[in-house]
Amino acid sequence: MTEESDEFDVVVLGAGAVGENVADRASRTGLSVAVVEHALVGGECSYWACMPSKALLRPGDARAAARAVPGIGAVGQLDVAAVLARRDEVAAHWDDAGQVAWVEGAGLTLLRGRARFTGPRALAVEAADGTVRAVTARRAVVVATGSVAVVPEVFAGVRAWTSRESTSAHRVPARLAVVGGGVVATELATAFSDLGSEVTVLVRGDRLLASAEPFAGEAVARGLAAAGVRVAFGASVTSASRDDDGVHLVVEQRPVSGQGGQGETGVALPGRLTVDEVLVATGRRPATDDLGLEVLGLRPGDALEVDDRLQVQGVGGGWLFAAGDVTGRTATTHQGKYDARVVGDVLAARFDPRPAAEAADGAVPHGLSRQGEADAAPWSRYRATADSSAVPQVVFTRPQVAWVGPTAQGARDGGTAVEVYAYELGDLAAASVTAADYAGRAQIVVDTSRDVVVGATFVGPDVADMLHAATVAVVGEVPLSRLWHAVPSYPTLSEVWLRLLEAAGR
Ligand SMILES: Cc1cc2nc3c(=O)[nH]c(=O)nc-3n(C[C@H](O)[C@H](O)[C@H](O)COP(=O)(O)OP(=O)(O)OC[C@H]3O[C@@H](n4cnc5c(N)ncnc54)[C@H](O)[C@@H]3O)c2cc1C
Ligand SMILES: NC(=O)c1ccc[n+]([C@@H]2O[C@H](COP(=O)([O-])OP(=O)(O)OC[C@H]3O[C@@H](n4cnc5c(N)ncnc54)[C@H](O)[C@@H]3O)[C@@H](O)[C@H]2O)c1
Repeated sequence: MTEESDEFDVVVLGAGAVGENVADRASRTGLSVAVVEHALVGGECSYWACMPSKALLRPGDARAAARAVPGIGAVGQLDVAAVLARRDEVAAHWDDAGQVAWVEGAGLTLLRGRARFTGPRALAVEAADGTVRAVTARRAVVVATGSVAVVPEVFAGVRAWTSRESTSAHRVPARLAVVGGGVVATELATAFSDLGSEVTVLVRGDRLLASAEPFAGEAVARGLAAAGVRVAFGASVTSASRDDDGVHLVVEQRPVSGQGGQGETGVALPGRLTVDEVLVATGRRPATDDLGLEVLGLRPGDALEVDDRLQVQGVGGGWLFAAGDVTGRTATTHQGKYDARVVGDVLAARFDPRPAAEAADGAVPHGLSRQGEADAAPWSRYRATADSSAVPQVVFTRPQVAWVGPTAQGARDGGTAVEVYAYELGDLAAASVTAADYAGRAQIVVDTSRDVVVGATFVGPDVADMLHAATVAVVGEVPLSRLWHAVPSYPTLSEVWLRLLEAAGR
């Protein structure tokens, strides 16, 4: 039963990192903005994804770094209880009071409840107590409802862990199976191995991190093997059951062509495996099942396909937008927030509620301009141009993997003629002072017709922070002849840029 009704200029569905950013940006010219959230304000990243997973990984990283430097005395075991307690703090004890205060401080209206479309620009928001509130958006609705873990049918009856249960776990299973070979699988296998679990990773394919350069997955496979993690390639779970002894998995393993280090590091499994928990890390799907999308002529469960303004395709009237994981276009917080800034600026400029004279160029907050939005071209603040050419990703495994832009093969498949230049990070002066046996690799993919870097990959300890220089080079389309004048400091790992440019003939 509808008890209340409300109208706002803009309504944002989902108060994850992306929804929060959309709402904040959209409100900058004075539009009234409501954010609807049925769980915790802050979303997946704050409580069950980026933040707690990185809190679980950091102690092992620090320990490995200390162990790699001669002269530091014995480095002990992790204090598991303390690590979990620190993780709890990083996840704000799953209490969103701090983020609610931010939302309110930003002048946004928070509506607690689950939102569903009842028509164009019309929503029903159902609160936990069953109260339903009709909410209308005068100008636009932005869907930022994120994604949920995919759990294959075979695991339906065993109370399998997803990333949520593992990042919020309060005990460490003695034996853990991890299904999948992507980012979640490799990061959480690393974390639970650090915490003392005996970890077996079951990879259906023949490589880890299939969307990265092959040498990255090979290095991570070697790192996991060195940490005592068993990685089984070509391994599929055909049945799963749980009893008092744990979870019993029947695993079929086909021979896979040995891919360099991965072929050497992979293990053969007996057909059965018993573990205390199984973590299913087999990807995510957009959270659109229960949004009432059918009333808009869209199919529930599908990703919301958007253009570079983040406007949803297939719905007329120019009022429906989407950003973040729900679009299937981005799968990281940083790229989702980039899209959030774009759509927020589009809405703030396009629907600027102030009189036209006041809203003329130069007289508007933050340089937003109605005309600027109308005339926007690629690379303007109103177009998410980087999504198709310069998406950065860091995987916090040991070694870390960081890349931006396409792989060499991806660039070639896209029709770009490229040359590839690589350098072993261990040969840098900085490597010898960083650790006794520092090992890693950097590679750039150069578009030979334009003489610019279109992709870069870094693998090694602490390479995460090296990525942004590459992202700047890719986005800026800086010619190698000009990059040559960007002098990296000595002795830092960034000196790899000098070596890569030398390899490219400078
Ligand atoms: C284990 C793990 C680790 C990760 N680590 C990283 C990392 O280190 N760095 C990184 O950049 N990315 C990381 N990611 C990816 C990152 O978490 C996501 O890209 C990001 O959370 C997406 O943000 P979002 O706002 O689109 O969605 P979400 O964070 O999922 O937010 C969506 C919100 O919408 C709400 N909602 C859904 N439906 C409704 C409805 N009908 N009504 C009201 N509210 C609704 C949900 O409750 C949720 O709060 C990780 C992901 C996982 C799984
Ligand atoms: N550091 C980060 O930025 C970070 C960390 C974690 C997650 N994420 C994001 O979250 C997203 C989801 O991560 P993910 O690892 O769940 O997905 P993913 O798509 O990266 O990997 C899924 C893995 O599961 C395998 N798989 C798929 N279906 C399977 C099945 N039925 N049986 C066995 N294996 C199967 C795939 O082959 C792949 O190896 C990623 O796209 C990533 O961008 C980011």
